[in-house]
Amino acid sequence: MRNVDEFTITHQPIASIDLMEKAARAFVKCFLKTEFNAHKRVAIFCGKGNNGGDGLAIAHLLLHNGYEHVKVYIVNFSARQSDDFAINLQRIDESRCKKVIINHPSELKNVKADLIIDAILGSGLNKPLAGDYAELVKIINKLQKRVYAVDVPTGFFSEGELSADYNGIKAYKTICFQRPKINFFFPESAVATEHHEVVDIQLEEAFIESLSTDFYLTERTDMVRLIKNRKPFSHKGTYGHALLIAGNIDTMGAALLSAKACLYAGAGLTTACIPATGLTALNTLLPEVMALPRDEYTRIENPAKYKAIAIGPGLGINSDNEKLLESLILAARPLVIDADALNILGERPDLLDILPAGSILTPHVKEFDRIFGAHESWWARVQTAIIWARKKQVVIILKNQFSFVCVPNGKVLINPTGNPAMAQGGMGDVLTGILSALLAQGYSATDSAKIGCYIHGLAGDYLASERHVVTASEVAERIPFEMHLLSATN
Ligand SMILES: NC(=O)C1=CN([C@@H]2O[C@H](COP(=O)(O)OP(=O)(O)OC[C@H]3O[C@@H](n4cnc5c(N)ncnc54)[C@H](O)[C@@H]3O)[C@@H](O)[C@H]2O)[C@@H](O)CC1
Ligand SMILES: Nc1ncnc2c1ncn2[C@@H]1O[C@H](COP(=O)(O)OP(=O)(O)O)[C@@H](O)[C@H]1O
Repeated sequence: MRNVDEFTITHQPIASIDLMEKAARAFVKCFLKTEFNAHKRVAIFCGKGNNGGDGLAIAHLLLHNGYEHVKVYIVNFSARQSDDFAINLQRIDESRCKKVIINHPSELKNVKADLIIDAILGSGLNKPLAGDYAELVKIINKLQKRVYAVDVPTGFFSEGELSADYNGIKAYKTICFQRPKINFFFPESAVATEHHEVVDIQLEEAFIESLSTDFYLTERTDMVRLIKNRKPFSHKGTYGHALLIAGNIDTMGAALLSAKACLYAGAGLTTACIPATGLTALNTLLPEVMALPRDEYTRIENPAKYKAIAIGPGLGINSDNEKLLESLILAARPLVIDADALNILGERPDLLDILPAGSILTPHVKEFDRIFGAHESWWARVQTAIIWARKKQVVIILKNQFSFVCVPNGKVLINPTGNPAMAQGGMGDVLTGILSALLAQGYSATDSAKIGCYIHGLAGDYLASERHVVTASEVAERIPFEMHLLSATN
């Protein structure tokens, strides 16, 4: 981002101090959407770099917007200060804003504030917090006030491995500039910020896009570009035949959910390979789906007749299922591998080694660690997934609130849709069904994963806008509506 700042300042007719002002305006606009009670007392902690400079500009703007009690605390732990911080400090000195200088954490007493704005250190953080900074942050956290962080919570690294013992600011919300920080998408960030919102400060977009990165945020515009309309004169054969090998006596629901999602996401034909005990349920609930009773099979006859094959949801782990998975892998057919099929892979590294290229693996964190070994952090997991996706030319979807889609060319596509109302059993089975339907319709493994994760989360977001929890069945049923809305615009 610093390079982008410099580029913007050099190539746009804008001085760095004006860019800071823009950032402060964008912050305040976002802040005022939820904090509109101007009687609240606001304490703004400012370091002496540009993050602190933003804090000072924000103080100015809040006073201008009618906030009556704004006090800035200048964190004076370093002799160095940025030029723009100095300019904004002078403006504060010439204004009616109250100012306190803190030379040592022990000087911070009697903070009377309803809200805190953290502008101590931002993206310039270059080492973990220690000494006076760590002490001050501890005191601020103990105040237990609602904290809004400017760009990044003080002490939080925007990129790279996050330490398990975070000692930075614990923010309620971070309002960050132009792009989210990659680490906001990892569960470990929850301790640093409950929410984050990105505000546009009109940095050079073309330049940002030209910077090389391995991380890409999937966007709605990608969906509009990728999702194809149903063609005139098309028929069930046009949209492919998907086979789902799933379900067991006690987990037949997983097979039904996958099959339902496959149907609703548009496969031309769907066959569920399930134990015979599930046939009545399947025929009753999903009469459109064909059945292949699994009891007598340890291999699939003619796998080439299916355009997509998924294996795993509610499958159960036994030697027959292991043989079935092995035979499909040996047949070198790209597969969607989920749940118990992933657990079998965890026991059979020899099969992992010969995974068919073009397959999609959909592990949640525990399945991932069973296959690839225990990891200390999500950052480390993503690094492992990048290596394996490239090595085996497969797609690995590391599932979570923000799923990381690691694709064969080494890139990581971060999925922004989805929400905690979706945290309920069966949700992954639905994703597997969607992925199978997309592969059956001819989308590549990468596009299927990208589209599948996005519409799965989008359906969940639509449903969660009016309720506390959403069920996997409802997500499946919502999929065709989301696909219609996205494809109608292309
Ligand atoms: N495009 C952008 O991202 C923009 C960024 N701006 C602001 O500029 C900030 C970055 O400013 P700076 O680069 O001045 O950096 P910071 O203000 O984050 O940090 C300044 C100083 O802190 C020191 N420091 C780093 N880690 C430390 C530690 N653990 N203990 C003690 N000192 C430490 C650094 O050596 C540096 O001198 C952003 O976070 C944002 O708030 C905005 O003003 C304008 C646009
Ligand atoms: N908090 C959340 N926010 C967004 N998506 C979620 C959340 N919790 C779960 N999901 C999604 O639900 C799915 C859960 O998958 P998984 O754990 O395999 O479920 P199951 O095995 O019960 O079917 C994943 O796609 C995941 O991204």
